[in-house]
Amino acid sequence: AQSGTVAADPQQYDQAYLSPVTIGNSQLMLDFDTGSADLWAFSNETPASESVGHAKYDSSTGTELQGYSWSITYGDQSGAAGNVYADKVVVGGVTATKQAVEAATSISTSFSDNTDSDGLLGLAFSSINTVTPKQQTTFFDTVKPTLAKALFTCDLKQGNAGSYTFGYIDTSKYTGSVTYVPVDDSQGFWSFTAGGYSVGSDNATSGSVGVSIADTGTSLLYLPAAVAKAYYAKAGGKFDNQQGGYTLPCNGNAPDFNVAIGGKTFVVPGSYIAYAPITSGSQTCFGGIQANTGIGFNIFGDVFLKAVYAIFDVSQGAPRLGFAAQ
Ligand SMILES: O[C@H]1CN[C@@H](c2nc(-c3ccc(C(F)(F)F)cc3)no2)C1
Repeated sequence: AQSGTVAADPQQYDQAYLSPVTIGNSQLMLDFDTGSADLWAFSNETPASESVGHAKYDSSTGTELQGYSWSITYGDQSGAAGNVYADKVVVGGVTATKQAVEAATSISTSFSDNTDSDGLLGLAFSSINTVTPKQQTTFFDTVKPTLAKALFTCDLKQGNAGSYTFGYIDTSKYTGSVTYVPVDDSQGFWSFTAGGYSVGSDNATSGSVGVSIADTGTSLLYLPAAVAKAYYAKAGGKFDNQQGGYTLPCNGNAPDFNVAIGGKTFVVPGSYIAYAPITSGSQTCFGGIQANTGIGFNIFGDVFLKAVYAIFDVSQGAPRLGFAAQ
């Protein structure tokens, strides 16, 4: 049975995390994204003008799936589209001999400009893979039957290399016990329900955060508008229309954000919520917590995930998420 581990290297401000992946004879840095289900890459089929500074998948090692195509748009309206090949994909020593690899023939400027990332490796449920006419499986679903345990884990860090594992849990990566919660995969996401919250040293957890997805491909923590408002009232932040979100002082006094999941309280340090200066050198920071307005559910992105050890587990039949303090 297979198992393995791969580094997750942060971009500036932990905006995204990138991991080395071998596809055919090409090595690329991909953004592992538990909020989508396509494995796509810059390729020899991507216009040269759109792929400056990127490693590219050389599709000559693959077997083209004739007549297949894909097209994806992300939450921030970035996106890509192209053709499909079956090829060997290796992640941290775990091998998928025939993985659907989606070669980009067109890519939005925000991906072209982000030269740290050579594409995405989707880890959501394969039910939302965009390949047509025959939907394809994610890397995890492809290798799942061969894994020692049908699970993968995510250990992101603030400003330091973290890791993903496939097929095993690294018990040295967390403290205390793991709290498991059920996952509703009906929309293709790792969706769970979060409970009460509190700000700073208040222990009076109040309200209920509600339906949330665990999304490694989103940088920030998107919460109900009332929760975001309550946080920034305590943090001395304000909603800044020009910035398009809440901002707060970078001064290191931001309170922690505490949230109950499965009856256990997890703490997001205030230092993670003073996310990044709005412009270089500014004393005002863009907030790591923002309102989920227009999304319809909460997104527990990297600001939350780097505070915990997360286990994406389908080994029990029904999918579940495990969280532990780190
Ligand atoms: O769709 C949801 C699934 N997870 C979220 C996600 N968003 C991206 C993304 C990565 C990189 C870029 C860019 F390089 F800056 F363009 C843009 C979006 N990857 O996963 C949103």
